[in-house]
Amino acid sequence: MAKLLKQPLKLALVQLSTGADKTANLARARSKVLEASSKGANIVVLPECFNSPYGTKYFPKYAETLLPSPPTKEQSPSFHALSDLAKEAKAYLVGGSIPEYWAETKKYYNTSLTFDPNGKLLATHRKVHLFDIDIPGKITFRESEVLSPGNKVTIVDLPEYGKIAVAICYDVRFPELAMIAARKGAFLLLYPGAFNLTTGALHWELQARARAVDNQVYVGLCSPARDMQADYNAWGHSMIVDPNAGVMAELGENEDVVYADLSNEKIEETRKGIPIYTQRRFDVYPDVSEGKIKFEE
Ligand SMILES: NC(=O)CCC(=O)C(=O)O
Repeated sequence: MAKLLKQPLKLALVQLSTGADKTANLARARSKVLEASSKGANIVVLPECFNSPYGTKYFPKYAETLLPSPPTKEQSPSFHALSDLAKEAKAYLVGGSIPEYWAETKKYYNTSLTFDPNGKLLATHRKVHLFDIDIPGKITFRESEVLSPGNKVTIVDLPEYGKIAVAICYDVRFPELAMIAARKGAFLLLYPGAFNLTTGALHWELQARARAVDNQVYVGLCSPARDMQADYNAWGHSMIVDPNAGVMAELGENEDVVYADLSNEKIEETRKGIPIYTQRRFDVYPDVSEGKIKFEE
């Protein structure tokens, strides 16, 4: 079996406290990412909407312009902060997500940028599945009132390590994205996300472990820290799950960084023990990773 993960690595998820001050959010992100890299993290992840509060009324106010790429510092201070930070940390940086504005079409997106250790942009994922839910008496949320959906599966090739997939929060509920990425060779699925007190309690851990067990890959969910003064109370509990669906490390509600060491041996051992990878019956049902799929290039 070819190695999916070419060499062991340390993954870090930063459960960041975010507030209304974008400059302060960027500065805080910098300090926590550098803390993670100083502890040996090779890939560092920030949460969904790490530079702003999370909520439809905030998206237009905090949105930045990313295209044409690279944007100027005025168009996107967050792009430049992330690029500089990846370089300073000498680590791959999955920059959570930020609200993005397309001037030509007047559309907004929830967008994640991934940078390499030289500060080069490797991939852009626009949230494919918008968070539109209505649980009476608990939570109603409609991202689609403001945001437009992205339309690509995002797989990022990290030359020293192998392929990872990046998607955003509600995307985790759609197993097809994860399955496609895993069957195309990703060893790790990363989801910057901000579940809430209702759906977090119900499904946060379940979704992480489900995507791991379905695909026998590592999964990381990275949340903002919980802030009970904010309009939207994030669940927290950033976690890293192994290919056998075991929770390797999990945070509580406060700002902190969670780490785990990932190895190819764990993937191989899992797949050898329960060999669903060679037992699939594509003569009975179709392979979702084949056919017409739109990928981020
Ligand atoms: N920001 C989001 O997409 C939230 C998703 C969520 O809470 C869920 O239950 O799914």
